[in-house]
Amino acid sequence: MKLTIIGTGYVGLVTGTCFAEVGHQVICVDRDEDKIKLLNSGGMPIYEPGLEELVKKNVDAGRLSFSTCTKEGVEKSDVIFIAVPTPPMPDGSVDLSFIESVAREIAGAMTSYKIIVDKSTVPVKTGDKVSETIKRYCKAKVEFDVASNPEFLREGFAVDDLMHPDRVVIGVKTQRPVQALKEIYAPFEAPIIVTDINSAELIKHAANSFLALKISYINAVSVICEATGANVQEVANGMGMDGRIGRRFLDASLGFGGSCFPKDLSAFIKISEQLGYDFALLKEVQRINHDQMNRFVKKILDTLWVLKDKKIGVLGLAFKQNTDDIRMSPAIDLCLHLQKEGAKLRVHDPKAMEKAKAVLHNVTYVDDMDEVAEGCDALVIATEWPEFKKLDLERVRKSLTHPILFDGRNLFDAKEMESLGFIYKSIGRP
Ligand SMILES: NC(=O)c1ccc[n+]([C@@H]2O[C@H](COP(=O)([O-])OP(=O)(O)OC[C@H]3O[C@@H](n4cnc5c(N)ncnc54)[C@H](O)[C@@H]3O)[C@@H](O)[C@H]2O)c1
Ligand SMILES: O=c1ccn([C@@H]2O[C@H](COP(=O)(O)OP(=O)(O)O[C@H]3O[C@H](CO)[C@@H](O)[C@H](O)[C@H]3O)[C@@H](O)[C@H]2O)c(=O)[nH]1
Repeated sequence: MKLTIIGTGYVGLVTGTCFAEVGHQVICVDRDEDKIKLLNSGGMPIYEPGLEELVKKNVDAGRLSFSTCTKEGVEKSDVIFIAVPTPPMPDGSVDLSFIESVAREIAGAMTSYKIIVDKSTVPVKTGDKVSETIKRYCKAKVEFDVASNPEFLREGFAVDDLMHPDRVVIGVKTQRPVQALKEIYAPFEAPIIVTDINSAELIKHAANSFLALKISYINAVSVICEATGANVQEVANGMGMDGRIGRRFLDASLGFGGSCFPKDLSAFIKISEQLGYDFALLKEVQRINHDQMNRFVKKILDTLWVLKDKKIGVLGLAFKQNTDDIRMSPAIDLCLHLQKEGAKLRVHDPKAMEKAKAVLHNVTYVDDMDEVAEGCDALVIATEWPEFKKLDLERVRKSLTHPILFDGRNLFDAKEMESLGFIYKSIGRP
């Protein structure tokens, strides 16, 4: 089918590429001219494993192209996906101005029947607003359908998640667009559930909030583990073997971050409030997450006492493994806390250093992870990059002025670290 994606970011670019990979004809539109120029010249605006090869393959095959022109995208395709940002406002509600302006642009360009599909994460009832907007601004008065198709990809695993989704959710008002949407997704061989639009929009916020809740739950359990000498990983393993609970998203950490969980939690709390429900459970999820970071900083302060003029090495700047994304990164947040206490930082991330340079100043960026600890009073692990497990620990211990390692991601085995001569402090483990 002929498909257009408006918004060529993490979601739009990966979705468009995977649609092309299964045989659809795809145009990815973005208003950022530099981004489209870069993509048209074979460059990559983001790091996502496997994406670069897939983009090249589909561009070469003539199935994937890039444009800055929404009108062209609307004219040439039957189905238009919206994948623009839905950032948080200062009060936690969602800024829907990007969605509204794309809806107007689409309406202005429509001359025949189109299906407009919202893939951005939006508050419940946004589909109704998109419909009203298109109706109001469409001069040609052609027929159209609006659908909701939330995206569940994880950054760092986006290609794999898109090619092999757990489920595809399609929210519709009438049956008319269902066949076409099912056809688009048929090659992915995933279960498809068709709901009304409000339910589809709610599935996304409810799912993300539940995953964040799972992390805050295990982080709260980690506090009890620390108070009793129990091991949070063993507790998570024992809990996770119950099929009703599951082991995933039970890794205690210095807290969750990223461009989705924090904003989607705030949005869901805000929408609930507007609908007359105080979602206190989710407020607690936020509070636990905030406290988890403070507790980790306190752990560092309790050990090193005064941080002023102390040198600390930090491994990891991205908000999680396998990505260069630093939006709402707990690792960056940690660095800012440590800087505020007067620490001098040496930092490294396998992919996120370029993006970090825009927000994290007065630190030494180190290219080799094994050199970060050089002359430092302590080393901190802030992101769960698997490569950090391959650190040259002997060299790290010798290059630290004191062999202290704070592991905010429980990457190492405590007993092993102690036998290697480290003073090792992690999350929720003796
Ligand atoms: N990043 C994720 O892992 C993820 C996963 C699932 C859902 N989502 C949701 O998907 C949406 C997009 O997120 P993202 O991370 O891809 O954002 P992003 O910032 O990476 O990309 C959005 C793109 O939209 C472009 N854009 C904005 N207004 C435009 C317009 N009027 N016309 C054309 N292009 C326009 C921007 O230039 C940008 O390139 C958000 O609602 C987000 O919550 C994100
Ligand atoms: O057990 C865990 C799992 C994750 N995290 C942290 O939680 C955050 C989010 O991780 P993850 O969910 O893997 O990354 P995202 O790419 O933000 O993906 C989430 O947000 C997307 C945007 O809505 C959704 O599409 C995905 O389904 C949802 O997992 C990161 O800081 C992780 O380090 C933990 O601390 N412990």
